[in-house]
Amino acid sequence: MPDKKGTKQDGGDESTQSNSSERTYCFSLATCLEVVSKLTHNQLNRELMLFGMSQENVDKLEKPEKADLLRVYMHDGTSKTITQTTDKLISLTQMFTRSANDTMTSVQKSAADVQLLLSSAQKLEPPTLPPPTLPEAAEAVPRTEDAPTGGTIPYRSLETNNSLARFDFASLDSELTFDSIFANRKVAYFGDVPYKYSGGHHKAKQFPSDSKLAEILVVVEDICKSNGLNFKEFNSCMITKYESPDAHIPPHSDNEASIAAGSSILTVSIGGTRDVVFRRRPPGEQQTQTLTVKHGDCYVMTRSSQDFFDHSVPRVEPARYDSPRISITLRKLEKVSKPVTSSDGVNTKNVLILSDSKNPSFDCSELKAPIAAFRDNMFYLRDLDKHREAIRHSDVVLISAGINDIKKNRVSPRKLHDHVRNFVVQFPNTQFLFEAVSPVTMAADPFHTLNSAIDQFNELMFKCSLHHENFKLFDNLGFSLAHLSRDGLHFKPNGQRVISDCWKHVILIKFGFRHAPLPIRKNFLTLYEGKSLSRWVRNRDIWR
Ligand SMILES: O=C(O)CCC(=O)C(=O)O
Ligand SMILES: [Fe+2]
Repeated sequence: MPDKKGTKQDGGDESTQSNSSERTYCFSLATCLEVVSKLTHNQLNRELMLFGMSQENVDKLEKPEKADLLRVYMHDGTSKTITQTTDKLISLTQMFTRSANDTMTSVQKSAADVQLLLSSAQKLEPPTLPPPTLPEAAEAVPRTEDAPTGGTIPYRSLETNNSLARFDFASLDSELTFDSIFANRKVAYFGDVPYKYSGGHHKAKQFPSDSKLAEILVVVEDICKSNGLNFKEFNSCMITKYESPDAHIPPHSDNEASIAAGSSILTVSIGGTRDVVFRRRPPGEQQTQTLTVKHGDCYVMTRSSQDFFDHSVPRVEPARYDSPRISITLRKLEKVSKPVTSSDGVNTKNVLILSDSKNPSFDCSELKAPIAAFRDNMFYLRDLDKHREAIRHSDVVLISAGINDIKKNRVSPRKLHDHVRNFVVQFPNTQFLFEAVSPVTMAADPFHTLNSAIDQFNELMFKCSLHHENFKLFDNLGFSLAHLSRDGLHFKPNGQRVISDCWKHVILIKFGFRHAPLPIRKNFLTLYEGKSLSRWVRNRDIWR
């Protein structure tokens, strides 16, 4: 029978263990209840007293009542046992839940630690490589006899055995369609991947298989073999046509991130003779080297040499010019077209300078990474359309033109303004820096007709700068210095230098490398005296 402590073990019949004070009955409850009904009066009394009833009270009860009471006690004892067991189970469950929760928390913490480790591993700088040194370039491009002292030559002329001589400019030219992207040269592009560079962008385009171009490349493949070059690596072909003495490509480096590291850049020359000028960066006159390329010549540069040298095909004096030339340049481009970046991986800011003949010698390479500047001729503002593609791919477009539209074409200031504003609206992501048209001297404009049109135009452009965040007007202060000009319209070389410096200055301001207001003459501000100007000046940052 269960005792007061409710200890209970199922066991065999009648095997009763008894002690004086504490007895443990190894029977099930059902057996116990059955036994109770068979107990004698005295046995019931004893049992009841064991459950704490006094002799006196036990005596008062009849036998059936005693048996019932005993049953109640026994039930009570059993439920107590059940409650205790349940409590124990609950507390065990709670304990397990707690420890499961603890385990879960520590698992989560470990997972977070692993995440942290992974992400910090990703953020870890790659091991710093020693900066590239010129001897590295020397290794890629072997020295030649005529290398200047202490320098290397960034190109190699290939032995062609005259194998390209049988091709001619005219038949190649006649089968090509050029995208007129640049005013100073014409360009066509074929390749598996698009090619983007400072100032230009070409979509991938299938190479014409049955063509003169394809025939030329069959010969170039042989030339590559005999010169130890891997022709198969080339997957892009850029064709450039220089059809006048004025046609040229300004100094630049083929250093776009999309050109595969360690690859070669091969150029074939068909047609007229031209000079290719290589220059050590930073530019220094004594370090330029000229390669004269004739019909059928081939030269190769390495991608790595582009970090140390730039190259250009300058204009030629008409007297030295023989005939038009086409160059075919083969490159290995990465399949994934990356944004244009400078060699140190910083995203390049592309600047396009569109200017009339004021400053043909502007040296774009004086603007250093992350700025990549490119200048193109734009004699008339009406020709903005021709530069649409280049504008689209530029972060900043500096425009220095307008005088020829006003002076030569007599375009009305309003019309000209509307034309420029159209572009500003069409390319909201491009920042335009517009150089105010400079007034000409009294000698050049005795009746003040030209200057009054110029004033009207500048005034409209200034208003435009107040309305369009991506358009800013600046004044090239060099224009007001009469001694820098030949005739009140054209500049002497030192005048061109002053103008170039101002262009650089405003570009550096634009990218936040110089902290200064954009130069602008006072009378623009006085045009808007009073409330309206102060409101504009307050609400809009007209200076930057
Ligand atoms: O015409 C050439 O020889 C040079 C062309 C070039 O430099 C270029 O396309 O990047
Ligand atoms: Fe180039």
